[in-house]
Amino acid sequence: MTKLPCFHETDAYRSLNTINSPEDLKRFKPSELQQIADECRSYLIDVIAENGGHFASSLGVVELTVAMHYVFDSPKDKFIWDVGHQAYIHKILTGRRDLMHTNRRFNGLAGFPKIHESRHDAFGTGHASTSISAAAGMAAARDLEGGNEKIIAVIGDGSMTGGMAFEAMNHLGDLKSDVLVILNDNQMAISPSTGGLRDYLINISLNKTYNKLRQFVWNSLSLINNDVGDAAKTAIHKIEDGIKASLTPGAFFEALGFRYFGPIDGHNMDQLVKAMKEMQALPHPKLLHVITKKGKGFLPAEQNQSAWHAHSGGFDRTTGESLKPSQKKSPPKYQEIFGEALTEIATNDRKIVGITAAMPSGTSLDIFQKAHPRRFYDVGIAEQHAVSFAAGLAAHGYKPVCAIYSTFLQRAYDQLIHDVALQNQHVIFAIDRAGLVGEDGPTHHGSFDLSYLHPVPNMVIMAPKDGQELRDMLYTALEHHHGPSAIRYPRGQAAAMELRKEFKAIAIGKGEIIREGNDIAILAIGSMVGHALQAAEILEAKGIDPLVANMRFVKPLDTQLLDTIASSHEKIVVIEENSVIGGLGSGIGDALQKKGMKNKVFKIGLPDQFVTHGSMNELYSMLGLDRNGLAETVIKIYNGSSNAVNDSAQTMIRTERLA
Ligand SMILES: Cc1ncc(C[n+]2csc(CCOP(=O)(O)OP(=O)(O)O)c2C)c(N)n1
Ligand SMILES: CC(=O)[C@@H](O)[C@H](O)COP(=O)(O)O
Ligand SMILES: [Mg+2]
Repeated sequence: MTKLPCFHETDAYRSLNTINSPEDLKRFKPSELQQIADECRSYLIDVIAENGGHFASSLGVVELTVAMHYVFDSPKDKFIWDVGHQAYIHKILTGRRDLMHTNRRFNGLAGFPKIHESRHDAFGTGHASTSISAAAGMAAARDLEGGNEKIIAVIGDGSMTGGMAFEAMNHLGDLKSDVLVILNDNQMAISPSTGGLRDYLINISLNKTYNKLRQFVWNSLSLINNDVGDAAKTAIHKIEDGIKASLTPGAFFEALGFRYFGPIDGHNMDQLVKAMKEMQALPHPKLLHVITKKGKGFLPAEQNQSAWHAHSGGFDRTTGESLKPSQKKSPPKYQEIFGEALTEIATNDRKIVGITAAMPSGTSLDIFQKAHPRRFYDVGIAEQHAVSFAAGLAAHGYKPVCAIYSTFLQRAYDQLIHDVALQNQHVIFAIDRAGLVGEDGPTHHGSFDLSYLHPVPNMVIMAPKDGQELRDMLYTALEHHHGPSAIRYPRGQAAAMELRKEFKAIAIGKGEIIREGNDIAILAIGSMVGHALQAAEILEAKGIDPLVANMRFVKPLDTQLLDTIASSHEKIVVIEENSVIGGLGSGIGDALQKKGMKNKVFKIGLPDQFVTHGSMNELYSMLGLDRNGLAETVIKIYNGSSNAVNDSAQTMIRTERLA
């Protein structure tokens, strides 16, 4: 990656511009740290105002990050940032300041910590609730090796709602290893936090009696580290334990085997540095509860934390007002079409409920929430629970719709199989962000859902080619099918079209030919149907006459349509925005083989590699999934000049482009 000159070499960053590593930061006096934090915050605002990216969460951890890098010793000490969307200040302080304007761009910095990007990124993240498990693993390895590095996981209150966080704390209680968990409590996930944990943490912060006693114990503990003898230490610990046992709201964490400290003000540098120094000396699992404000220091973000969770950039750094020319009305997003269709269908069917795992706005399930609040559930960042919860509702006669991003549904695979499919429950999976997602990159691309759903018995798997089909598929899944089904659709806008008000059922397992042609057959699904049609125009101009089919279903596969096409077209090209392994192409190959058909099947899709981040256009073009790339590949196949006689060779074509 080319290092570009700093585009913020102004006097406003006179301290920050001298910091190219945590060692540089350590040269400052404690009294100067707030100045550094202020510069970091200002720099972050500049970067996001220009380039966009995750925003409010990093603003909230500016002081915390500066204090961590001041007290601890990265990269020897390991920082694990849960989700990692709040790690921008960490990147700024660890030698990547001048590259921040490339953040999330093709060939630029990744939007999340990335193990191969910097030795300061101890662990890659993107999905929530993994940090404490990773910290526990690192601590176990360190203990086996007899090392002494410190391991610190920073986890938000939203990510703390994920079951994995509790599994890890429970285990750490057993391991008794030296791990510091910093719980960054801002009472927000992307939307306001939900659930009992939220109330519990609020109660801790509000408990004045506890706070007074805590101060007493805190002072006593400071004494311990200084000049009191062992007997006094034990006595004070006993007093502290006694008080905590009867009064401490943090008793929940203590019961899991953690020492609980806090809550402290996460914007007070002195308190943070003091607390972290004290934590450094404690050799067991401990949790430091830090209260912060999401969006801190940028008023529009403080006032509308959800909206400023992430921003596409192009706003005034003081007012937050958009500097982009106002756009003419754009076509609706798939998400909005989904949210509205579900709301409409549910108006006439009181058995329909909507479930999200902390993504009400991203999935547009908030449209349903407004219309049917009693039938809306935000379960927190808990996809596994969301799916089994849906199975429970279905077992009781309800029709739950789980709206979950493809990448996040990966972690609920067993629940989908064991609780839903095995029992043939009528649960609908609205699989959002299926296919590439652009700037979030490999942690968030929905590359695998067709492959991981395909082998699951009882599942109906479909993907709409446009907004109308999404509406009709949702209606079909809810009102004309009894059993589990999945509808996968991409991030962003659907093609502009007038949407029919009334719903029409689609025959389960039926595709359609949308362009007749004699020379070669292109079988596409979902987002790739439009691309295939565009490629067909190019092919036609070059004298090749392709048939294009919209397969609609991966399962059940339209074998009748396939037979018809296979009997008249020797070469069949399958295009899907999913891994080339295990999806529609595999299904078609298997079906033809089963019938003893000798057609040549060419699979085009996502390569057997993790796809990097960048704009959708850049990624499509890199992978040959845009109209030109597809046309080029089909021409090679048609002419027989491609080696692509099977999927692995086809994958090689993609691989060459990636390198
Ligand atoms: C498994 C998983 N589900 C959902 C998300 C989407 N997501 C990203 S950040 C976020 C909210 C995180 O809240 P919190 O940990 O409190 O951090 P904050 O944004 O408040 O700083 C969510 C739901 C995710 N990254 N991973
Ligand atoms: C960090 C995270 O997981 C989310 O903030 C994600 O980036 C949202 O993606 P969308 O913008 O596609 O909703
Ligand atoms: Mg939070």
